Amino acid sequence: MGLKVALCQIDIAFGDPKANFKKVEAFFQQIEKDVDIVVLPELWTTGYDLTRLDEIADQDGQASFAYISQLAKKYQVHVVAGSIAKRLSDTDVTNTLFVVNREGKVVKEYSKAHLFRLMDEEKHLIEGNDNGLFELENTLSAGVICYDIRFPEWIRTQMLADTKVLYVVAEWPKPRIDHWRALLISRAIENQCYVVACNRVGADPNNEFGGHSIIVGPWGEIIAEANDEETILYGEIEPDKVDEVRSTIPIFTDRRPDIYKLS
Ligand SMILES: O=C(O)CCC(=O)C(=O)O
Repeated sequence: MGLKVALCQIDIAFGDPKANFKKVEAFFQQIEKDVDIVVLPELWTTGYDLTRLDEIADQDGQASFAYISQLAKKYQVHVVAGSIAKRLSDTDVTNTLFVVNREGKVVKEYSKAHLFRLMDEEKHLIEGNDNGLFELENTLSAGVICYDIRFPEWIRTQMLADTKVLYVVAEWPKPRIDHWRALLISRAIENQCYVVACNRVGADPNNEFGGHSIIVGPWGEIIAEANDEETILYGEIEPDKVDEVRSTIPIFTDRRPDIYKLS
């Protein structure tokens, strides 16, 4: 059975959660009726306004979780709800992806494991230490955030569990959009999995973001790709195809982890 995904490639108002909540609801209203899973980009409530996290980070994710939960129920979709700045304590904030099912229940949280120094993340955020595995519609999936895709060992670790889909949420800058595409296609080919990757568009005071949200199949084929404007990108994923590709070229059987170390 196929799953229809809808990626909301939005512009994000800098440091303005209220405006961004409104924008996301407007996108939900336009989503085609037969969609199973909606995907949002990284830090979609605040953007990269990291110096104002004291004011705008979401305490325990409460406001964002409640908001997406009611949208998931209203529109009867699962939501890979991008990531938010989640306040854990006076000092600690994480960049946290969360997943909400059709019943409105938060079924997964994953905090970005690799913080991106080029955008000062390590000065304002703390990193997560847990994997991004979750199950939706009987399909084992993993969620990671932006810079995480430059760490193939982190993705492979999660794919070893017979994981079929990799969701990536991002605010990936335009000047390196060729890296974004190449890394995502590589992660799909080397792990023989679907890659469903949602980026933002527009600009903030420091960066221009490149869009090109993309859905890649387990053979490395591009199923759908956006340009650099706001849009909803649709595509169909067929988890059974992953098994077909994995049995044609059985890389998970042929791996030699016993020699993957320098003595
Ligand atoms: O790795 C890159 O070039 C971009 C990463 C990034 O923008 C992020 O993690 O927010």
